[in-house]
Amino acid sequence: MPFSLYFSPTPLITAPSPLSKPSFLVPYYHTLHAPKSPLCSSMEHALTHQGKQEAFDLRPEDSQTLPLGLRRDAMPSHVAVIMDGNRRWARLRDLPVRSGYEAGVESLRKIVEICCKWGIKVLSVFAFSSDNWFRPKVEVEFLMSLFERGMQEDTGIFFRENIRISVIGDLTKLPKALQELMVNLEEATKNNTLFQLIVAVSYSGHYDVVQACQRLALKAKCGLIEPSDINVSLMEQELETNCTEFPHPDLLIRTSGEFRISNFMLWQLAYTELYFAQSLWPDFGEAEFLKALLAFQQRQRRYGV
Ligand SMILES: CC(C)=CCC/C(C)=C/CC/C(C)=C/COP(=O)(O)OP(=O)(O)O
Repeated sequence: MPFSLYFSPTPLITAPSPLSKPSFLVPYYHTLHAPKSPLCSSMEHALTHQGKQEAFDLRPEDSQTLPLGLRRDAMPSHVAVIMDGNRRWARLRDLPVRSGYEAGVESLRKIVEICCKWGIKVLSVFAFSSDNWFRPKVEVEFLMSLFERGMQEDTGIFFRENIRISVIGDLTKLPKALQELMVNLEEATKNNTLFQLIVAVSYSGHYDVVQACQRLALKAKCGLIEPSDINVSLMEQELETNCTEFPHPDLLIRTSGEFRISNFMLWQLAYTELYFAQSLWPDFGEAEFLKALLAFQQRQRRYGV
């Protein structure tokens, strides 16, 4: 499997916190968010010295060639995905639930590889919702371990393929080691430019809008803005998707035949084209993705005009 790459990030803390909030907000900011952990610069060092293993199969000629019928000039910049149906996939095969999630990770890897080949700039995936905390403890723990493993195993790929990783959501609820791994990975890959993978963990659209409002209220309280200054642009600066140049998904795909958006990126999806696939997420491969993109390219986007 080309993506398999083991990397054990032993944190060697050498740089100051990458927390980039204005200093005037720091006392308040810490009441809203866990402090970001320091950048592990040893990670960057280790990554630049492990270039021998195979990355995924991304050849220069692939990035020039698109499947028949798919137009480069109409490619969505940002695709969002609700990766639904992992447990059903496992149950249908009499497998334990964890096998469904593991198969889901493989599917995600394939889709990331395709995005890089076909020139999609950003992929956002709903990996764990705020409501998923209410799932059985053993399942939640398994998912946390899967995030940890996935991020560690693929760290080298992200570097070699110039992939930026961003994580959005209420990370304060995650195990400390996972928080640190995520923040370090975000920091270490922040200058990568080919493609950005946004992983939504402990995330919901409600959470995102509420945390943005809290930040704006804080700024108003500090006298930095007037309540009447608040507009769409100021809101968007505070949403967690401020981590990307393309905050509004052009296309949302939900797998498994459900027709809901389930509290994912509520603000950001305002003008997004929706596509619902019957396949369960672990079965969603290149052919299905192509179908979704071709359907997207048939749509006329009017933005209410
Ligand atoms: C490293 C990384 C980002 C990993 C992502 C792993 C992954 C595929 C997570 C999906 C989690 C999830 C709660 C999916 C919803 O479908 P469900 O499993 O609840 O399916 P069901 O609708 O059949 O119950």
